[in-house]
Order: sequence, then structure tokens, then C-alpha cells
Amino acid sequence: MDFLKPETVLDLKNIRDELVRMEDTIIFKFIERSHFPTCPAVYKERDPGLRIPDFDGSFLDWALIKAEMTQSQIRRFESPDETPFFPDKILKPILPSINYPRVLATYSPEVNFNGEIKDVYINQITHLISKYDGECWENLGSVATIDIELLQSLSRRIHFGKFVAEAKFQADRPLYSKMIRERDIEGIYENITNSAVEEKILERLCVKAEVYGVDPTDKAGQRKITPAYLVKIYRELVIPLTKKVEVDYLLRRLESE
Ligand SMILES: O=C(O)C(=O)C[C@]1(C(=O)O)C=C[C@@H](O)C=C1
Repeated sequence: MDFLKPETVLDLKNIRDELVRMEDTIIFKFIERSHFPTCPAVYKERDPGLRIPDFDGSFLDWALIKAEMTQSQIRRFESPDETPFFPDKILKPILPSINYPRVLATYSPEVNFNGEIKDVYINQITHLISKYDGECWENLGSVATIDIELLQSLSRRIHFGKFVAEAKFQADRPLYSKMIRERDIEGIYENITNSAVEEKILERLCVKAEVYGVDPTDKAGQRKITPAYLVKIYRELVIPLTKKVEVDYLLRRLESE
């Protein structure tokens, strides 16, 4: 997939191949995060043990804003597959802009589910993948660092739904236009769903968790990510959020015609 070549970006096979590659990135980051406990202090606003001068949010938000400010200056959010968590805090790039050909509708940056992704990550995912529920004051920086990487990987995966949606819209404009005009949300959900593809993803994740989640030379050793948790995260959170992105993107698609 090459964002300078629109025809490669809207090819459903290329999109799905990219989603498969992202699985590995996400699994290895889950494994990194599994070395630490949940560390609720990282996510609490104005935690008494973790005061940040002139900032009212959580330690994670502070670190994420700083990271996005730097990354925006090196052009991260010019790329159509990257979505900032704090769009109002990002800065102008210091590198010259790349003129990506437009593949998504102009309103696409407004389809931003990062608030919900962060919420689901903190309140559900960390409890499934962490070593145990509790603090570890000496690792707050490491936890926030891996959280930022994980949130950005999950965000990229879930917002890839925009490319899937655009490819599906272009493959059957009359059908999607009708459903969009009639605000037939159920019909859109039905049409974007491909249960066979979803089943294949979940099957593959089981195998990947079996292989990557344990030391291959010590199968009886401690498991870092289990097939059950990985499948639960994808089935209940990642895939449904991807579909939400697809539907939200499609519902506005006729604005761009
Ligand atoms: O591959 C697709 O067609 C998608 O829409 C992506 C995706 C996913 O999140 O992986 C979502 C919905 C489909 O049911 C299958 C898979």
C-alpha cells in the first residue's frame, strides 16, 4: 500500500493485508505492556502522587500531548492513516508538506474515535493484559510510553475502517448512496460486515497468541498474552470500533460527492 498511489490504498485486499500486519504490531505491544501492572495513577486526573505543574489532566494525557506535538512537527498527522488524540494541540510540521493525493472524503479527519479508544483501552484492555491490578511507581514512564505506542497502533487499526468504507462505497455507490440517504444504519452495518473475514481474523489471532505469547523454548513458562484475551479484545472492541468508524464515515459520504 502506497499513500501516494490511491489505487493501491483503496484495494480491499491491500487494506486487509495491512490489517493483518498490524495484528503483529499490536500483539507485540500487548506483550510489552503485560510486563507491568495496571498502574491506575497513570490514568487518573490530578493524581495526588503524580502532580504535573500547570496541567489538570492525567499523566498519560500530558505525555500523549507532548508526544503528538513533536510527532506533528515531523509530519505524522499529515498521513491519511494517522489520527491525533489531541487534534487541537498539534503543531505545523517543520518538514515540508507531502501532497498526498486525496483518497478519503474531506471530512475524514473529523471521524475521530480516539476518545472512545482511549476510554476502552484504560477501562477494559489494560485490565485484560496487565500483569496484575496495582501500581508500580518506579515504572510510570515506561507504562505511559508503551501505552502511547499501543493507543496509536490501535487507533491506526481502527481508523483504517475509513479506507475499508471508502473502498466498499466505491464498489457499490448506488446501494450505499440509497442506505445513506435513508439513514439505514442497520443496512449499512449488515453490508459492511463480512463474517467469514472476521472469523478468519479471530482464528489467526488464536494461533498468533499461542505462538508469540509464550517462550517457544519453554511452553510451560508464563504466558504473556492468551488467545482468549486477544480474541476477546478483537471480537468485542477492535472489530466493533472499526465498524463504527466505517458507519460514521459512510453516513457523511454524500457530503463529499
Ligand atoms: O475487512 C473488512 O471488510 C472490514 O470491514 C474490516 C473488518 C475488521 O475490523 O477487520 C470489519 C468488519 C468486517 O466484518 C470484517 C473485518
